[in-house]
Formats: sequence, C-alpha cells, structure tokens
Amino acid sequence: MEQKKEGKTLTDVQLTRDTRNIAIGKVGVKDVSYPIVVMDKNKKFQNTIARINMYVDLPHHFKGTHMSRFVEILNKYREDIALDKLEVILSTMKEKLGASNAHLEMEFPYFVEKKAPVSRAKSLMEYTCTFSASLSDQFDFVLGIKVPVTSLCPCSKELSSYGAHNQRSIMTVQVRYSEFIWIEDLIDIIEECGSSPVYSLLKREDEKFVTERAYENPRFVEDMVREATVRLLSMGNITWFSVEAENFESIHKHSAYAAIERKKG
Ligand SMILES: Nc1nc2c(ncn2[C@@H]2O[C@H](COP(=O)(O)OP(=O)(O)OP(=O)(O)O)[C@@H](O)[C@H]2O)c(=O)[nH]1
Repeated sequence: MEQKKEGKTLTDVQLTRDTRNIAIGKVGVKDVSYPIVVMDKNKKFQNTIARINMYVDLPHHFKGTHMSRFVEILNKYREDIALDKLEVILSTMKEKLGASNAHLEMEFPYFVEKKAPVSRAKSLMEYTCTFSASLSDQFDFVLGIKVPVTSLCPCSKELSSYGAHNQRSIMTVQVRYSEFIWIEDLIDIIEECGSSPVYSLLKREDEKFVTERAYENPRFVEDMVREATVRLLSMGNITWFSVEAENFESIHKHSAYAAIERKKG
C-alpha cells in the first residue's frame, strides 16, 4: 500500500519484484516477548511471558514479507494468546501475509508448586516449555517441556569404594497428542526417569532423602530415555514423541547425551 511522507510517496519495497526465482520457506519475526496465558492443572490458568517466533513462507516473486503485520496480529489477540487460539492466530497470519503456511513457536517459563519429599515444604519450580504450531492445509501442534533431574552414574557406583559421580541433567520431551495432556502430568512422568527429581527448596531431611534416593537409583543417560519411552508408549493419547537427555557430567568437561523419537500407529 503506497503512503505519502513530506509529499513523497513511501514505496512499499517489500512488494517489489524479486528476480532470483527463490521462494523462502520461513521468514518473519524472532524473539518477540509477549504475555501469554497457559492452562494450569491446579489454578485453571497461569499468566507468563513467552519468547515468540512467527514465520510464513514467501513466494519467489516478492522481495520481502511484511514484518509489522506479525506484531499487529499478536496485538490483536493480546488478551488471550493461549493454546486454543494458536490455530486462529496461524490462520490470520496466512491470511494477512498471503502465505500458504505459517509457523508459531513459543518458549516460556511455567511454574509448578512442588513439595519437598520429607518436610513437604512448598516451593515453585520453573520449567521451560515450548508450543510449536504450524498451519498449512492441516494444523500441527507439538508441546515441549524441559525437565531437570539428577542422574547418578551406575558405572561409577559399581566401581567406586564410596560415592558415585552425579549431576544435574536436562530431559527434553516433545509430544504430539490426540487428547489434551497437562504439562504437570508430563513433568511427573519425566521426573520418574532420572535418579531423583530436582527441587527448588530442600530442608536437611529432604537433602538426605534425595541423596540416598539417587544412590539407590543409578541411571545412565540411556536408561533415562528408555524409561521415558516405556512410559510415553503406554500413554494412549500420545501419537508421536521425542525424548532427549543431556547429563552435564561432573567428572567430564563434556555432556553425555541420548535421544529417542517414536511415531505411534
Ligand atoms: N521484509 C523485511 N522488512 C524488514 C526487515 N528489516 C526491517 N524491516 C522493516 O519492517 C517494517 C515493516 O514492514 P511492513 O510490515 O511491510 O510495513 P508497512 O508497509 O507499514 O505495513 P503494511 O501496510 O501492512 O504492509 C519496514 O519498515 C521494513 O523496513 C527485513 O529484513 N525484511
């Protein structure tokens, strides 16, 4: 759309023709901070702030996409950017940007109240979650969660006269599902897969308990992704998943890593 500034026409450069004959798969805005609402199993909903990426495809003949429209769309839905609005946001992106597919990625902190294992002291634990949605002819949605756990090395336990190396690990799970899954439920499942869950508040009696629990429950990085796979395969509402574990080794300068991906049916 042509506009005028100080009597001069403001050319819409983005609409000018590109002659290189190269279509672009994903173009748009990355790392936009915006408030969103996430469904919370205990409190109904939780307000948080997401880092949002929004992309569309661009046909070969256009020079550029219209970056401002992505943020205009976010602003339009600002009162309730939530899971049940993702499809309509993607559909608006396709329409306003004349695209045939649209992608929306959100990464946000999500807080869950957790009780320490012995003292039952309450605290909030932060988990990093992701929503990855896209719309071409069909809507696709992937829920992702990063769950920190403790892992204790079975080999180190076996070989050493006392002690065993242990560390904080991050398990990353991503799922596609046919029926809604609570973030809280997925966290519970993944936390069972390490040597011990991680807490934000532990009193002395809790510290003794989690140290001994991890020692009684040694896990290799391979054990962790296998344990997660057994559990995720048994959940009928999950249609696809990927699970990764990264152990930030306390005796090495590098991490140990394992990953499994499965499509069901
Ligand atoms: N396409 C594109 N735009 C960019 C880039 N970097 C900055 N922009 C700016 O993004 C701004 C917004 O572009 P548009 O959305 O087309 O703005 P507009 O023409 O006022 O909006 P519409 O009338 O809706 O098209 C422009 O000032 C661009 O220069 C880039 O790498 N690519």
